[in-house]
Amino acid sequence: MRLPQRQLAVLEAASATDERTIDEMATATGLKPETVVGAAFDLRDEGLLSLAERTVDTLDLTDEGRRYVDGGLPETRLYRAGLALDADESAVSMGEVIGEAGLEGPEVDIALSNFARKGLGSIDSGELRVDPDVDPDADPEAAALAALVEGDDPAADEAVLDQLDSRGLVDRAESVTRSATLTEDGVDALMTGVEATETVSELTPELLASGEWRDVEFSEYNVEADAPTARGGRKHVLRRTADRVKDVLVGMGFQEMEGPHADSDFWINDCLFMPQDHPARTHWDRFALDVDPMDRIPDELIARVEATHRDGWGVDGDGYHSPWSEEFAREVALRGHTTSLSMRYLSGIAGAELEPPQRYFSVEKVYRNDTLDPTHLLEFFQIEGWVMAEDLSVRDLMGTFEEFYRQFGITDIRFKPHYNPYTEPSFELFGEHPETGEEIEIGNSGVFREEVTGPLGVDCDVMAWGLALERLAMLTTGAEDIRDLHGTLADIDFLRNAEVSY
Ligand SMILES: N[C@@H](Cc1ccccc1)C(=O)O
Repeated sequence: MRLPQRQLAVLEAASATDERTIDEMATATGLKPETVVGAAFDLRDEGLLSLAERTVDTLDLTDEGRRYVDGGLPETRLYRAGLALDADESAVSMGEVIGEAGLEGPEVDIALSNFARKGLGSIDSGELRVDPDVDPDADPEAAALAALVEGDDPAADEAVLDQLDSRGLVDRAESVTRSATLTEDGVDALMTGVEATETVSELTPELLASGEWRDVEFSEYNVEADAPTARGGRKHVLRRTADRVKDVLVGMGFQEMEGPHADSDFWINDCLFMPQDHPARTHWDRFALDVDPMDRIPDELIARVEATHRDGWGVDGDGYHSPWSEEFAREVALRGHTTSLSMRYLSGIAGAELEPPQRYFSVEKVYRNDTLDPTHLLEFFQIEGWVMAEDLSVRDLMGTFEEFYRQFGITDIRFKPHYNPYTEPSFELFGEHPETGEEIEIGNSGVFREEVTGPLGVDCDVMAWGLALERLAMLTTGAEDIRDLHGTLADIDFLRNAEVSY
């Protein structure tokens, strides 16, 4: 019998009585493990070897995990600092607790989100309270980390290990070990004597010129051989979703809007008939900027918006009858929605043509002082849009959404009546999460009131919306936590592997 050199070497390294692993045979033959695997597969196909496969889980602490074994988990440090400041008795300012805990940089986010996830207390309006009934020494994640550092079995639930893995505190890997034993045919072959054939893995000009190619044996491609995973760069899931959104909207006849992230309250709120004492306009919710007030706002527009806030628009209108401050309107903050762009475009100052019909959109970042949780980020992307035309109805709005979401394979959106100071009627949109089955809010919409369009000089209907890009991505990728998508806690494995399903 003749076998290629490397197969013969592997055959000779195998035993009929002991299982030999690929690594053992690689050491014995001096071949690379991947070469041994390839040869072993071929020998198995010839019936000379039998191969057994075993999958083993390995679990290693990452540097971050190791740090927490010594210093404590950030959320536990936050909890203990809270206790030290009597936050079990009454709420304490978050800044103070963070300072007491000595948390810095990304650890602050990590502490806050895990504090909330584990129910160690509550965070509301910038203040923190700790739950006195929690036992900070009984944390299963901390216990598993401590066991691992000692080299012990963490003896933890699968859910705890998954959590440590998604926090990047452990490296979890599955490795496959293959081992071989000689079959009876293999033993027979060795006893009767096997000769080596020369195999050639590359067809060279010399082989061709000499005609030797006729006599040599070519090694085969082994598509099952283990190979390292090659990771090239790839576009972020969210960017791919945003690009797709733009394509879809452009396909539906929309043009793109652009404008400032930091804008005056005038464009962000006043144009939208949002009363100046609306809760969303307090310092809790907005990120105010300490910069000069915005001066380039048309005077006539300011006058019309002010009059509308005071007395309403049109003969039957009614305003808020409360003081309106031009100074406040000119203050600059990070926009909490991109409806500020819609206001700029509808007013005509952005240079857009105002004759109906018009369709505009943007996919841009907005900023809100929300509490981080699985469906909320402090910075996220809104898909803003509006259509200006004569005689629009709610049916047009619903039809637009149905068509838009259908492009992403989402055909079961639901509508619920809602209230916005600037639209009437208004409704929110919901979609069903493909993994959890939960209904999640994916957008807010309505037809702008005359109090909004009137002062801007628009005298036909305008229907408009703000949809959440991250929530759309949650529906299309199945991500269950918005923080896996972007931000300091993003899940790198998810970002590497997520497919955008359309
Ligand atoms: N600005 C709203 C979305 C919206 C835009 C335009 C009209 C109606 C609703 C939000 O952020 O939730």
